[in-house]
Amino acid sequence: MIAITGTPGVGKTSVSAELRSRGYKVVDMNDHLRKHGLLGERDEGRDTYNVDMEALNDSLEEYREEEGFVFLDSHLAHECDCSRILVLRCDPHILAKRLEARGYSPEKVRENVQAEVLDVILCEATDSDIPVNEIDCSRGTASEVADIIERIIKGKADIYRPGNIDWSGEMEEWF
Ligand SMILES: Nc1ncnc2c1ncn2[C@@H]1O[C@H](COP(=O)(O)OP(=O)(O)O)[C@@H](O)[C@H]1O
Repeated sequence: MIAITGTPGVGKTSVSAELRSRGYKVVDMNDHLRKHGLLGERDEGRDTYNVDMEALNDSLEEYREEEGFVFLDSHLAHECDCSRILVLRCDPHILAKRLEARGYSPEKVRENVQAEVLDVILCEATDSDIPVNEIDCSRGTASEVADIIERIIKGKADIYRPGNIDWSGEMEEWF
């Protein structure tokens, strides 16, 4: 299983839809959590739910036995036992516009953009010993991001090693 993770708004859902259209199995984590009765109380800040990770990992066993690649779409995905973690990134200004368009309050936009500037999810993902790749989704289309993901799963992962994306220059604007 391969995790597709990243700050809300970076493009996980869009690239997951593109991967599905190419015939890949992509598990929508919220649907999976609902189906298995694993949705805990809502975490407004991260626009997600608190989840019992042990129970979640057990419930994902069915996908680990599947042939071929199975992707997990969610910013929780990097906390699941995966074989690879793909962290999608987005330029803070572009991310802010996307989250505003989604109707997030200014505080929630700022909170999520700050997490992106601080590499929060990348740091969480690289905490484990699971291979991590980082993809800048700021300007490419979802199809171009899916092309990159296909290159990574076909063995060209080195080009997208973590650490090449740095938004620290935006620190002043968002903190
Ligand atoms: N590669 C992209 N290029 C332009 N806009 C994008 C791209 N990926 C996503 N978007 C737009 O950004 C917003 C957030 O994308 P979404 O896939 O829902 O992000 P996430 O699932 O990470 O929260 C949506 O309005 C979507 O249309």
